[in-house]
Order: sequence, then C-alpha cells, then structure tokens
Amino acid sequence: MSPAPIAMSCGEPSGIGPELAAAAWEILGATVPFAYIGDPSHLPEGTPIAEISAIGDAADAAADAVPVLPMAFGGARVPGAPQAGQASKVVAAIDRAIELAGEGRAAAMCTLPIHKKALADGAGFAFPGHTEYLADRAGVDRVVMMLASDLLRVVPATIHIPLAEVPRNLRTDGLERTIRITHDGLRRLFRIEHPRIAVAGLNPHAGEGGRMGREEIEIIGPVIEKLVADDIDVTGPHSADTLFHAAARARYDVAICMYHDQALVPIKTLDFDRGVNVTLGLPFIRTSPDHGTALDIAGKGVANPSSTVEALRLAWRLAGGQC
Ligand SMILES: NC(=O)C1=CN([C@@H]2O[C@H](COP(=O)(O)OP(=O)(O)OC[C@H]3O[C@@H](n4cnc5c(N)ncnc54)[C@H](O)[C@@H]3O)[C@@H](O)[C@H]2O)C=CC1
Ligand SMILES: NCC(=O)COP(=O)(O)O
Repeated sequence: MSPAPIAMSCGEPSGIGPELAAAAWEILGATVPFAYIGDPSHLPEGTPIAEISAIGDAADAAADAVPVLPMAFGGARVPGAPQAGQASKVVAAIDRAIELAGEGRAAAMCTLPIHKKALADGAGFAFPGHTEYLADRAGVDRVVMMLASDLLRVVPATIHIPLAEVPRNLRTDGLERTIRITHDGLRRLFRIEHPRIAVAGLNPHAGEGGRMGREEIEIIGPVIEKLVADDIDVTGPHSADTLFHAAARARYDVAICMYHDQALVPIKTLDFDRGVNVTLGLPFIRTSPDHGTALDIAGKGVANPSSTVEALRLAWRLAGGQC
C-alpha cells in the first residue's frame, strides 16, 4: 500500500517556493503525491490547481493538477519582497503540515524555504530555522539536521549559532546525543544496518595533539571512545580538510561536523542541486530542499527544482513509498 500524501508547507511566498512546488508537480505528478499548503493564487500563472479539503484527496488530484490545501494569505505574492503581513501565514502553513504529519494523515512533511529574518520581523518568529521550531513543536529537546545526497551525508553538531559561539556550545553530552540520534536515524529510516560514522575535528589538523586547540582531546575524542565502547562504528576526530575528497567519503556513511558551514559547504559544493535537508529525531518525517528562498531570482522562472524534487522523493522513500 502507498503511503499517505506528503504535506508541503509553502515557505516564503516572495521566494522561489511557489515556483518550486509547481515545477516539482510537473516532474513528479502523482508518483509522489503532495499537497501544497498555502495560497493558491501565489502559484505561477497557468499552474493547474486542484483545491482540496482533505490531504487524503491529494493522491487522486495529483494526476491532473497541483493539489492545494488552501490558506488565504490576504495579499498577492511579491517576488523578491517578503510582505510583513504574510509572515504569520507562513508559520501557520508550517503548523498545518506539522499537524498533518504528526497525526499520520500525511506520510511526511516537506518544507519549502522560509526567510528567517522576514519571519522574525513580521511574525516575531523566535526560532533560527524550521529545525529548531519543529523540535519545539514536537516537544523534543534535541533533533539532528542532516543534509543528504547520493554523494555525501553530513550533520552539523551545532546548527544556527554564530561561529564565535561554537566552541562553548560543543559539549560532550550534546555531541553524544547528536551522534546517537544520527546512528538511530540511519538505521531506522535509511535502513543502513551498521552505519559508519566519521567525526570531524573542530580545529586545524584536528587540534594537532593539543597545539591548535583542545576540543578534540577534551570533548570530541572522549565521546568517540564512549560510543565505540557501545559498539557504534565511529572514527575520528578527523582533520576536516581531508574528510570530503572522494576516497575519504567512501569510508563513511555520514560525517559529523562541528559547525554549520563545516558540514554544508562540502555538500552544497559537491551536490547543490540534489542535496536534501532531513530532520532526525522527530516523531514524523521532515525533509526540505537544501537551499533558501533565493529572493534574487524569485518570479523569474529560473529556479532549479531538483533539490525540492529530491526532498519529496526522499520523504516518500523514507515513508515506505517507491519512486
Ligand atoms: N530550509 C530553509 O527554510 C532555509 C532557509 N534559508 C533562508 O533563505 C534566505 C536566503 O538565504 P541565502 O543564504 O541567500 O541562500 P539561498 O539558497 O536562498 O541563495 C543562495 C544563492 O543560491 C541561489 N539559489 C538558491 N536556490 C536555488 C535554486 N533552486 N535554483 C537556482 N538558484 C538557487 C540563489 O539565487 C542565490 O544566488 C535566508 O533567510 C536563509 O535563512 C536558507 C537555507 C534553508
Ligand atoms: N542552511 C540550512 C538551513 O538553514 C536549514 O534551515 P531549517 O531547515 O532549519 O529551516
């Protein structure tokens, strides 16, 4: 039996989200059914639309049109310019997707990108991203952000914090939990029986034995030792600069990195078009394209939908579907 359809939150309407939803439907049709949660008038002109009242109707509707669970935003889409009055609706669309995925009426949620500053300014949104918001809404105190493609999987152990705050946010208990959640997610969702986990150091040359920083000795190394004693296949701390070339990537299933850009630069450089953001540790499946709102190209019809298509496909497969 096929999974239920996927709930897709519209994200920032002034960004490329509406174009991506229409283009993803063109490519996937009913093979990976999803319902767009947002204002139907924001979808590109000429997009065939089927307004539905229950997500269960999306599977049939997707054969001929983009299924939409309509939400009135009270204004037009203005490409490139977030409208403060629409910010609370953007959050409401995420909430609707959480509700549907949380109740099992949707197989998963797939979020289109939000503009974090626009949501903070327009709706007082106090979270640095979906990842933290979803954890809060689901009542989970720690989740893991994983970026995945066929070439690489990466996890930043610290997520949306200033670089200067990374060292004091790296703690043994948090790092251990991040690695355990990743291990569990790869086993349960990705069906990798014995995940091989490589852990990067924080400092140049993984600290060079303490001469270039002590986090490897005091935090990262002890966590690895503890997990190895529990029979988890974890290696490191590895020098981050030599962790991402082809031969190194062949030795692990996921790289745990110490901060956002250490993880995201390699995957976006290698596979920007097919990278998918997956949140591990939630009671439901959540994926997203790996990029942001791209306000600079919104409305121009040039946005590449590949990452969104991959995000939908991955959500579908993780939910047990085939595509
Ligand atoms: N999951 C989410 O909701 C995410 C949201 N963001 C947010 O997006 C906003 C903009 O962030 P930026 O750092 O500028 O990153 P961005 O990914 O929006 O744009 C960076 C560059 O990549 C291009 N680009 C992005 N996606 C593209 C696509 N599908 N096709 C063709 N070109 C594409 C853009 O035109 C731009 O030149 C920020 O508010 C950020 O927080 C960023 C990443 C993820
Ligand atoms: N750069 C990745 C990113 O910002 C992911 O954000 P979110 O999925 O937490 O909204």
